[in-house]
Amino acid sequence: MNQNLKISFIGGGNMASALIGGLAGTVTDGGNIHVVDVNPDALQHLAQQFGVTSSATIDAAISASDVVVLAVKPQQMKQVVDKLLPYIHGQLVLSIAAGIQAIDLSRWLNGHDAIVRCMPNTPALIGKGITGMVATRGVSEEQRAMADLILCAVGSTIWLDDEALIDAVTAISGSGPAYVFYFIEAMQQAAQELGLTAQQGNALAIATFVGASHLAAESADPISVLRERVTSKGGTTYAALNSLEESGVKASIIAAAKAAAVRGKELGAEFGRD
Ligand SMILES: NC(=O)C1=CN([C@@H]2O[C@H](COP(=O)(O)OP(=O)(O)OC[C@H]3O[C@@H](n4cnc5c(N)ncnc54)[C@H](O)[C@@H]3O)[C@@H](O)[C@H]2O)C=CC1
Ligand SMILES: O=C(O)[C@@H]1CCC=N1
Repeated sequence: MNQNLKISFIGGGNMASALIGGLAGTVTDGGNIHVVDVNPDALQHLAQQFGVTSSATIDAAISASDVVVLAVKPQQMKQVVDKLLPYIHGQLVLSIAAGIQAIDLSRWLNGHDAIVRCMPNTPALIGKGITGMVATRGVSEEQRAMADLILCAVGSTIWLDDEALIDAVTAISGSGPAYVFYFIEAMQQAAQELGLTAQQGNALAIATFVGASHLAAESADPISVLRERVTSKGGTTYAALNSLEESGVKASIIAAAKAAAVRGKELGAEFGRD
């Protein structure tokens, strides 16, 4: 644990809470984490659970931080960063917001160029997140290592060279947990329509996802080979996969991910201007 690493969060909602849960007491002491949020309930919860300090408005605690994490919605980013400006000198600014580009954050911060953009995901809550990250030119090696340390506290990281690919990461792993939950919900509904109880359907659907995901992660074989091993010719899986193909499910999933990437770009254009 780096006893001295001081981290501020602007926004203490879902993702910030997940990150703070991984950081407090492991990467740094909870007392070294400061959270700014307009919602007093969010602050109270974080203070009680992790011992963070907090304030309802951006204040001098930000100046004393090594890292400032921007964890508000893209829609709020401009007004938040405007208020942040007087408190930013050399700190690393780490944004987790979808869409908002580093060039816009830098412009709002008078040319500040120590910015890391990242896209985490909600499995971070249980230490199993994955985060895509990209650094601007002004990020020092030490700051890059700090950013990696912060996101590694809640899972694994992938560094990108091209910021434009953050929209692709958002489409696959940032939004991805929702696609998985959607599929699990469909499996639960199918289980009930086939006569199983809700509890039985829940257990079967989730264990199947967990088991298949672990198998996919641990196997040296391509995913297509794992799929083929389940699929006996003329058998039950064959019937199911034929139905999925006929309904265009794979094409729909690809289209859905592309829609998320497009929305990321739109958010950047809509809320990143001036
Ligand atoms: N939820 C997710 O799965 C992921 C979210 N993100 C990004 O993380 C960011 C935050 O998302 P969530 O945590 O899901 O949202 P959230 O709504 O749970 O948290 C946002 C927090 O910001 C606070 N806030 C609003 N205006 C503020 C202001 N002016 N000053 C200080 N605090 C303010 C709100 O009270 C709220 O607690 C977004 O930009 C999103 O794109 C990134 C990856 C995954
Ligand atoms: O839906 C969103 O905009 C955010 C970004 C990735 C996951 N949630």
